[in-house]
Amino acid sequence: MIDTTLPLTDLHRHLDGNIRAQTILDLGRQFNLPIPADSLEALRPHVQVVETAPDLVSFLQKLDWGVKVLADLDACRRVAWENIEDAALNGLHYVELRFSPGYMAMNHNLPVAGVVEAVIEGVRQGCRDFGVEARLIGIMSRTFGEAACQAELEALLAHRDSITALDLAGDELGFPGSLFLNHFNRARDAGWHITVHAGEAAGPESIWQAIRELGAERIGHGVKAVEDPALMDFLAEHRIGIESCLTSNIQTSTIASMDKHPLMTFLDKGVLATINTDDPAVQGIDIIHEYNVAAPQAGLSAAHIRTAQENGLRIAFLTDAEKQALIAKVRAA
Ligand SMILES: O=c1[nH]cnc2c1ncn2[C@@H]1O[C@H](CO)[C@@H](O)[C@H]1O
Ligand SMILES: [Zn+2]
Repeated sequence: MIDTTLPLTDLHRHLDGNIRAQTILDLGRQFNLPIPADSLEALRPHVQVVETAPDLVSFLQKLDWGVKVLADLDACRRVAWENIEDAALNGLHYVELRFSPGYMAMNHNLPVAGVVEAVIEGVRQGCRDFGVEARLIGIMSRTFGEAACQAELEALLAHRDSITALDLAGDELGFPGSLFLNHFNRARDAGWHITVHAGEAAGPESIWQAIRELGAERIGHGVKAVEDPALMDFLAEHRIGIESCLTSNIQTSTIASMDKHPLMTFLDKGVLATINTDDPAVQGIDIIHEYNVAAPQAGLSAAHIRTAQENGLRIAFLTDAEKQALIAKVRAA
């Protein structure tokens, strides 16, 4: 039920949560690393969620093998380029790819700013090769604390013109947004957009904090907003976008079953909510599955799904002129 006459977007997609199992095998062999299996079949349960994780932090461990094989900057460039190929294969016209350069760098002590540069180059080359439009969102992985996030921020700022926005991801319960006020002040000074993972593991207060103290214009997940009517009104009135990731929310045990997902409620209340993947390779899904299977399971009608698709362009970190150009490009294709 994707409308092929409209731009198809994915605004919440972790580049480092979307490293192909085949690439993990290839890089493991290339660098002679002790990966846990030597066939795709046997590797899959190590790198992909095969059953619901008990909580967010357990889910996130599944991303670790993908970054353990990033032993040099070429490997980073490769996975960035493959992310654009994957987007093209899924019919995506526009993707905002987010990545945590410190998380990608940490296993092999890569230079963090070098990782940022390699990702920029891989994405740029991919966009040329596959005709996809992309923007990059820098992530600070809160799980590793304020100092590590500071190092990620510096590395991203070294390439500020190629980065569109800043995000905070990882362990929301253990590392609340209040630890990162200075980081986000600097990001806003750099002229970046702001999106924050909030209301996924923690409650609505985490979403209020992201908006009021970190300057979030969009919220990643935001599932718990539905518990706070005043927040729902605020999101709608101030056009704060919600980046919903349906299957992810099941796999992290954020929601108990798809029919309990709040996306339909967001849309009914006029909140600019969208359909996105999160970590497609780790989750074993793609954007087509989220639109065609997960969204109907979450109770969305064809009209809801269309609105969510339109919202993707509405809340994209693009100028109005860039949005118009994207619409025109899709119409002409
Ligand atoms: O669903 C999610 N919620 C919170 N953090 C996430 C999610 N998926 C990935 N990451 C985090 O993002 C960084 C890599 O881009 C890592 O910190 C990873 O743990
Ligand atoms: Zn995410």
